[in-house]
Amino acid sequence: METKAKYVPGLEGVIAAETSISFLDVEKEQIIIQGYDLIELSKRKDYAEIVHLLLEGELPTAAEKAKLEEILKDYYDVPSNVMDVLRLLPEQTHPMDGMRTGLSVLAGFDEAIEDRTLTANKKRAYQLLGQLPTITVNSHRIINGQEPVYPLQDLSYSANFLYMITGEKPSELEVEIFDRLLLLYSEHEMPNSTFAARVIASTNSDIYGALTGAIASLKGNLHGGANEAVMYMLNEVKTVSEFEELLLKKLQKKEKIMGFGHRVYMKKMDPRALITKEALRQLCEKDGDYLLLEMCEAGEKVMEKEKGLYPNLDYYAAPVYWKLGIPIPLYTPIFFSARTAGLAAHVIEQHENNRLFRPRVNYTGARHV
Ligand SMILES: CC(=O)SCCNC(=O)CCNC(=O)[C@H](O)C(C)(C)COP(=O)(O)OP(=O)(O)OC[C@H]1O[C@@H](n2cnc3c(N)ncnc32)[C@H](O)[C@@H]1OP(=O)(O)O
Ligand SMILES: O=C([O-])CC(=O)C(=O)O
Repeated sequence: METKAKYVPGLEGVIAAETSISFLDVEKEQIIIQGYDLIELSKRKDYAEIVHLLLEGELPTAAEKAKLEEILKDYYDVPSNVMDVLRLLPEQTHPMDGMRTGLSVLAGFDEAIEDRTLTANKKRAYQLLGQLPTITVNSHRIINGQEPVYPLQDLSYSANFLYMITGEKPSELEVEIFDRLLLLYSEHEMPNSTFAARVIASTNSDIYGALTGAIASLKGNLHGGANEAVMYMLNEVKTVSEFEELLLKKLQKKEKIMGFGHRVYMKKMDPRALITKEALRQLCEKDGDYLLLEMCEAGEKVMEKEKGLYPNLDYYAAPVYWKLGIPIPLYTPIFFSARTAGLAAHVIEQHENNRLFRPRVNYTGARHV
């Protein structure tokens, strides 16, 4: 009789890779990105600098940062075929599916697609980062019958992204907050989507396929899809007490409350959520309307008392997006766009030091032979 190896459902705590990209140090409450704490970085650096850190392994000098911003702008153009394909999708298509389709189309335009060298992979990573805001925004617009929008070269990366979403030139505070969200979403060790991307890359498949798989993973509401679900839940009610009642009712029905809990930070608040909560406060101060903050804070108390659970990044990110005037179906696509920096770094690392992922199973079926 064969002895069965220990099976851990959901691979909780299982080490799936060795990486120098990032690590969640739960005890020290630090999200280590290439040696730096993401939360500290969020206070003094911007998204472009984190992109450089993730893909080049170090923070950029001022000149390197300026060059990176130029490179991203040089890659803004998206083949018109991508827009043509998006036009074929039925109107009920979720933008995450539009984006998955759009990104996958790009593979066909890469004339060196079989080149897995570091230089070729990095070039693709920057190209995808340049193109993704346009694909993200238009996956929502085109499917909704609107004309596509294109980037404005005279704005910064984040300002342009937000401008394309809302159609209005954003204020300095709005850009700063949106950029901080991109930074916080940029990388997070080994979530399901990163694992999915690395598994795909480990067959020597290309970055387009790996990232397309990661979009599918990120769409689910146990992962990236939670930010949209949080906003729909907040919009179900109009007052703080109605929100408290809604949460209690859901808990009674054994429903999961979106935006709470985390595989790694189960008994602590996600450190990123503290930053997004602060961003929400800043936006409330600006428009004088504190209702969403008060609702979310009341929800936090209910969940701590009833379940001992704490907010993850998506809980406060959702109302921040709302206050920035971003349509709800774009919340998860924006998460993916931001995460492209981290995902690309992981795909490159996998290609640079690859061994095929191929685990085994404990068979529980019948045996007739
Ligand atoms: C940026 C991100 O992607 S962060 C994740 C975003 N996802 C969400 O917010 C979805 C809601 N949260 C969840 O579903 C979970 O907390 C996850 C998926 C994030 C983590 O899941 P796991 O580590 O597998 O924990 P699991 O689902 O087994 O939960 C453990 C216990 O806590 C409970 N629990 C966990 N999260 C929640 C929640 N949000 N609401 C209510 N109960 C919860 C479970 O019901 C379970 O209770 P039980 O032992 O009595 O059955
Ligand atoms: O780490 C995870 O499992 C999910 C998460 O918070 C992220 O991807 O940012």
